[in-house]
Amino acid sequence: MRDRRRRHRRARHRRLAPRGRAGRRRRRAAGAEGPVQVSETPIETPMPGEPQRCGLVAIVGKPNVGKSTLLNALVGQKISITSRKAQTTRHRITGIRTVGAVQYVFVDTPGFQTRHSTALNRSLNKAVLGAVGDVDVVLVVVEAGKLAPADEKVIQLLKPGIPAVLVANKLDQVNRRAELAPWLQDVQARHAFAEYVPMSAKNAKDIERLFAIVGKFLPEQPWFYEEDELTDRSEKFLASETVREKLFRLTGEELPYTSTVVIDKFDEEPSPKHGRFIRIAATIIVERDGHKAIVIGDKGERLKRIGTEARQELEKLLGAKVFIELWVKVRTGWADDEARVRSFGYE
Ligand SMILES: Nc1nc2c(ncn2[C@@H]2O[C@H](COP(=O)(O)OP(=O)(O)OP(=O)(O)O)[C@@H](O)[C@H]2O)c(=O)[nH]1
Repeated sequence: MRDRRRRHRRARHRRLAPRGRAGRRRRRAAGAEGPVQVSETPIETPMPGEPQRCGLVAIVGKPNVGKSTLLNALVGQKISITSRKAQTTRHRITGIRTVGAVQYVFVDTPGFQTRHSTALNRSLNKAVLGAVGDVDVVLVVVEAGKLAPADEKVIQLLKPGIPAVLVANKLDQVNRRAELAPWLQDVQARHAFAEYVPMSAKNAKDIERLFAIVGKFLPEQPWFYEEDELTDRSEKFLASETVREKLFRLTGEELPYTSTVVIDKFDEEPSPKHGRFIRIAATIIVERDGHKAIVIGDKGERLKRIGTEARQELEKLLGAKVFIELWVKVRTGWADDEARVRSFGYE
């Protein structure tokens, strides 16, 4: 036990500049941002003598099938933003969960784009391709009872030799359960997945079952992360994701997905009163003047609400007093401009 703790302490020191194969895989999968521990979740202790297992799990699927909802349920904490609007996930995000002796390192991916070839969409697709080629198991998320051409395109990306599990999500929305069996048989006839799991990302029992299924595919090796770490994304990244989620939630269908958030300032200041005090300045980038008006809302009401909701959520997430200043800027055609896409943080 003491040995394991010592190893973990060493791992903690390595976290900022991990070396070796594990570190390389981790960096490739996660992007090069600083680590963060965002909250405490109850962790099951491993059985004595049980060897540690650990591996990367990619979550892929066309937009809006519930990938981010699934990741958040698996990690037990909101790491990836979710909304009713398709294409809200722009980055590969790792969520980490240690259950018993098994550590799952989840890689979330953007919805694979098949329709438009903008610089933004090319960057999103590159992230998907990178994710499926370098993991221990891939979860392919589709909506239960549906296998659209866009789903087939995602399935075509799978690499031979890497096991893939079909997650038929949103089972709760299937009215006629009897029709699901023939659908599953049809899918089985067409695609050789290692497992077929009809489930709902919103059902805790299904999530538990998925852990057991996925765990079988992870190799015996020491954990990559501390047992209570949930993500290795930086707090700055979580701040931009939180503002972006509030932006999409509060603007609904009015705002196109080519709107983004750039964090201009993320400063932690000493505060005897609050412990941690974080000052954030963020810019919401939109394509047109009309979109800017939508974001700002009547007398600035909407922008104020986006800021308030983001602040409240970040205060809980970061365990700090947070002050947020929001700006809105128009940058026409940014999603078509490779340099701009890169400057806003996409690879
Ligand atoms: N009824 C039901 N709704 C779900 C389930 N899983 C996800 N959803 C909903 O489906 C919508 C899309 O979920 P997301 O998790 O944002 O989907 P995504 O695949 O990450 O979407 P992109 O970011 O566009 O790729 C949200 O409104 C979720 O609440 C489920 O099991 N049942």
